[in-house]
Amino acid sequence: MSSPRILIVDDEADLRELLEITLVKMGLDIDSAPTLAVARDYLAKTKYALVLTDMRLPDGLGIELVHEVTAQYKNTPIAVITAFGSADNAVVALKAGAFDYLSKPVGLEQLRVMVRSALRISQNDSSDKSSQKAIVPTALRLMGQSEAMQDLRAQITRLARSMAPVAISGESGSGKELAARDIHAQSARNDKPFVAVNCGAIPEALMEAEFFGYRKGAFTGAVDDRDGFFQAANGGTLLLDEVADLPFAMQVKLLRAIQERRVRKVGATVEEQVDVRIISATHQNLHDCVGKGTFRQDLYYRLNVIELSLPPLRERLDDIGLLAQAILTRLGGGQQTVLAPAALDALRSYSFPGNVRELENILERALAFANDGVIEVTDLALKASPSIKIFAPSPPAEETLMVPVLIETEEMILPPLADELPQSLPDHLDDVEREIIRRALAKTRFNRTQAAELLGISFRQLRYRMQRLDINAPE
Ligand SMILES: Nc1ncnc2c1ncn2[C@@H]1O[C@H](COP(=O)(O)OP(=O)(O)OP(=O)(O)O)[C@@H](O)[C@H]1O
Repeated sequence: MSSPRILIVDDEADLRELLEITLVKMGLDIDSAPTLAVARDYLAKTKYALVLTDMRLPDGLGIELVHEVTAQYKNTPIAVITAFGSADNAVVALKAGAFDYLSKPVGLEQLRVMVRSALRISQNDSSDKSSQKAIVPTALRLMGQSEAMQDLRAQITRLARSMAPVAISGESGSGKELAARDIHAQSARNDKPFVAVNCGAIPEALMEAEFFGYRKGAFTGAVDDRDGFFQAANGGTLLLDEVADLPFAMQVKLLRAIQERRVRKVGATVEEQVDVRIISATHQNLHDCVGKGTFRQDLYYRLNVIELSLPPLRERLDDIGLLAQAILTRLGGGQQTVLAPAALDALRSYSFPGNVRELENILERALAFANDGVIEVTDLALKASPSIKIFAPSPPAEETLMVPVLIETEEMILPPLADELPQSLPDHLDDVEREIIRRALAKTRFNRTQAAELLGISFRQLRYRMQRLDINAPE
């Protein structure tokens, strides 16, 4: 079998030679072209596993070649070499479809890492399609047959091939993290780690150590060398979730790490190279954050190379049946519970402020109340929402309902369980929950991470509940 063939397009003979020697040592076959015209001739005759082009060439710009290769030779990854300090060029090339870039002076290790990723992409593409390349477990796939979801999945499959940073936006619970996992699972990096970091949940003082790691003795408590998120995700993908919550000082450090692809552990003198694909996610409008001055423009520009927007569930109500069934199968543990037709209608008329996560929570609760494997409208305990239709309530159950007791401590005076029953159990439970969360937040001076710990729930669960119960941070 012949070796993969790579096309190098560069007019600087020295650099071309350096690249050629390095790649030949990796066992690859090389063609080199000093101009765009020669490169076009080669491309017309040969199938390449990678094209690597300089940005400035005697007869035009490398970006032209990026456009041509991505349009005409869809399965050939193309990477660009940018001049020192011209980060903007790299972003332009990535936006145009380049799968990755190298900056001058070209680091040979970086070159090798990039070429290996490109070869994995080509191999994925040329391996037997029927043997399902990159089998992605369904739990990692965004479900839904709506047009929006089909488009989104197609977009994910396309962008999984590149190294370009992706910025995912969408309301809380709409599937941003799942989308990021899907990108990773379909990429050539899927045998390396996917690391998700909730940027809002790390205390500011620990951030640098958490992201970049630390050396033994760097600070009190640093008893051993430790890797950070970047090292943990090396070769794979790092998801910066709730990226808008990053403190300003950390934004600068992160920008540097992303640009240089190097990090320095706290207390270390040398930097180490990292090969990490960055995906960011936020439910806030990052562009507005830049306008307000809370998010750095340069970092925004760097992260926002490819945008992926997740539609809220209420804009794709057609997907609810499928999603609900899949969630019920997952939660049912072998026992399939189904939705009564009226219950499905009720869900389709609900506005889902908490999106798919809220649907999961509603169904989890409903499963506990369902009889004979069927969930009725009342089991869903949907909150009234502007778009909800009125349904006839089912007849009251004979048995006494067991009300879950949430938390009791000595100092808490929860709404008393009066003799008379609440008019609406869900509203009553919401009031109790709201009150408890408010107290936990007051106790921790609105530190959500600590409040979540106090309540024995995750940060994400707390944030979701706060949103659902309309609890906002004090101004
Ligand atoms: N299209 C979908 N198909 C199947 N499950 C989904 C879909 N979208 C979201 N989910 C599920 O909903 C839950 C919330 O999704 P996820 O954590 O990805 O949302 P998010 O947008 O990252 O939320 P947050 O902003 O709160 O971090 C997860 O359990 C996820 O598996």
